[in-house]
Amino acid sequence: MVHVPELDESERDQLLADHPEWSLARDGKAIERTFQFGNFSEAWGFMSRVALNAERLDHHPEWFNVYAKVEITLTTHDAGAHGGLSQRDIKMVRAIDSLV
Ligand SMILES: C[C@H](O)[C@H](O)[C@H]1CNC2=NC(N)=NC(=O)C2=N1
Repeated sequence: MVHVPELDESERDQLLADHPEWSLARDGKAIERTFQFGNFSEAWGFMSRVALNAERLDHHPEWFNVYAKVEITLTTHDAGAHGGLSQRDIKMVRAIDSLV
């Protein structure tokens, strides 16, 4: 397991400024966003596109879906002592936001 550098405070602030729909979770070790679609089919289509990006970037979401709602949490297991935010999360946030 290769250790991944954790974002510093200014990089974290920049990430939130660039993606205001996302908010920090887990004491700043993760970032999350809720997506609301019109129906389950739209939500599942979105999840399929996220899944393809997750494989491409080798960075996978923790997520929760109920009908048209999708909640996504991103963190890097190999960053920090017990997980944290890294450049991998920034790339994935960008990829996800480009889908909606
Ligand atoms: C072995 C594999 O590359 C790693 O376990 C990857 C896979 N997907 C991942 N996804 C996320 N969200 N965080 C990780 O640290 C992570 N690590």
